[in-house]
Amino acid sequence: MSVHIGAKADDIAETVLLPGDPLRAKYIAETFLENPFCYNEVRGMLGFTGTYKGKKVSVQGTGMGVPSISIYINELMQSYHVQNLIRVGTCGAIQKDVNVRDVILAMTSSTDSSMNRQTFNGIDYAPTANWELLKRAFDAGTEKGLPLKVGNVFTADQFYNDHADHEKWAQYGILAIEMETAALYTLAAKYGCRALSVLTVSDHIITGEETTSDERQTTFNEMIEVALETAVQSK
Ligand SMILES: O=P(O)(O)O[C@H]1O[C@H](CO)[C@@H](O)[C@H]1O
Ligand SMILES: O=c1cc[nH]c(=O)[nH]1
Repeated sequence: MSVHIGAKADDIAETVLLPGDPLRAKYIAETFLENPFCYNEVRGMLGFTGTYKGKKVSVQGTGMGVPSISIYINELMQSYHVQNLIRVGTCGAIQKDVNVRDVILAMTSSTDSSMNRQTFNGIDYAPTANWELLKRAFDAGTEKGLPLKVGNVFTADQFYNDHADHEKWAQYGILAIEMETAALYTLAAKYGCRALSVLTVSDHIITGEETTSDERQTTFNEMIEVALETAVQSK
């Protein structure tokens, strides 16, 4: 057990999917995993373990934002010795050629979070995806015929931010905004494990277009299948 995860040491797999929403964790476990069991209910941040195509896989809700996901990653690494962390999240697009329902593989993440400035004494650090996971996810998505986008996302500290300069971020190649990937990649580097964010575009910040709840379900399924196919091939 750790402070925020009430699981026994062997309850959690070496590969963990990480949705922000704990109810998405429940949905993934009940829809995609065989023989799932719930190992965590602390603070309602549900965690489940089951098998996918015979491989033990866990799925753990992280909550929203850098501080929340950082708690779960630190505890997964310190108390449960996880090897592969695969975020399955949503994001808001800011590029004209990135559309709602697209699936993004985050190669790297820029951020306005102060976490890395504190960690590296004000020096900028480039949080980066694990290449093997990125390659496997790209191959899995391409096989499914998905319109995958691969590139730089932005991990924002604020969901509602009147001062965000989305035009500038788009000019510099940022594909979409979300709230956790920079912390995921930085902490994965610290602990020497592999990490990848697979993101579904749930809305377009510039055009205001949104997915319906039915569309979200379908596109979430595509993202989850990409993540699970990546998980089964992981070491
Ligand atoms: O859908 P999830 O994984 O929660 O991800 C996105 O959605 C939340 C904001 O609504 C933030 O956590 C953001 O990163
Ligand atoms: O963080 C997020 C997630 C989805 N859409 C957004 O605009 N921001």
